[in-house]
Amino acid sequence: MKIALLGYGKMGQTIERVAIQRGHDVVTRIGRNDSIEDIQKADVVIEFTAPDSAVSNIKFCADMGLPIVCGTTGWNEELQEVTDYIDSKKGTLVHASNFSLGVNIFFELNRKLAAMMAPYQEYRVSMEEIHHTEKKDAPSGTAVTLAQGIAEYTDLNKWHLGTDNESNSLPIDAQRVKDVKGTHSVHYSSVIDDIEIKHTAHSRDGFAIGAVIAAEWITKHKGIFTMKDVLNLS
Ligand SMILES: NC(=O)C1=CN([C@@H]2O[C@H](COP(=O)(O)OP(=O)(O)OC[C@H]3O[C@@H](n4cnc5c(N)ncnc54)[C@H](OP(=O)(O)O)[C@@H]3O)[C@@H](O)[C@H]2O)C=CC1
Ligand SMILES: O=C(O)C1=N[C@H](C(=O)O)C[C@H](O)C1
Repeated sequence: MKIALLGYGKMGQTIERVAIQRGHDVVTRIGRNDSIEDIQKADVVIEFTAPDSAVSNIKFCADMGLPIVCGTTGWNEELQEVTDYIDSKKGTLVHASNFSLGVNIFFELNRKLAAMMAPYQEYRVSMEEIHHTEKKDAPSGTAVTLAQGIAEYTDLNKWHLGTDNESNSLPIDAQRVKDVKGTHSVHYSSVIDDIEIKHTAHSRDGFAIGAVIAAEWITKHKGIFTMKDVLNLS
């Protein structure tokens, strides 16, 4: 498969290594100052850039008729606009706040735990995410997806940054610490005890392997998907 890397930073470079290991050709690597036109050499585009670039990049790929895997976070508010655009172009997109198998299992665990905890009002739920200091968005996209999972089973229909409790809002403590690849934990706390689930990424390889698997999968599908569809998780 011929892959175009849109964004050649920490993730783009990790994806290149993984893609080559899986027998693919990386035909172009596009940075912020490079011409995007070069993506037309590819069968599929993998986009990991920055929150302010993702939407226009996705639209450009849809205009070119190229399937795109997008891992960039921080553009949730534009998801509906992007969905409408891709639909109108009959385009193909896989987007996910986190492409690792471990986190996608963690997403399911989080939803199941939220369902189990829902009747027990004595527990307060909160979240913590820790990432490297270069990260541009807060909270992380993964934390937002976890918050959406909890919102399905509770009246916590929004989130806020910090540790203070606010009504109908989930506190997310976003910490930035040098070199941390991505740690997420969900805590349920009562006077009697605490319950915690946690995922710790040891490297970026899990995100990159997931993105390449999504690129392989997307060439055989048409429409808009998330990693849950790719992994066929229930
Ligand atoms: N979904 C997932 O599984 C994961 C998602 N991410 C997300 O992916 C994104 C990228 O992460 P990461 O690789 O660590 O970040 P980096 O900053 O290391 O790399 C991003 C690269 O994209 C470049 N870039 C920015 N805008 C454009 C553009 N318009 N066209 C081409 N290149 C551009 C940047 O250039 P410059 O430096 O010049 O700005 C930079 O080199 C983030 O949003 C992050 O949250 C990260 C890991 C996993
Ligand atoms: O910026 C990162 O590094 C990461 N971003 C994603 C997010 O915002 O959730 C995924 C992962 O945690 C690493």
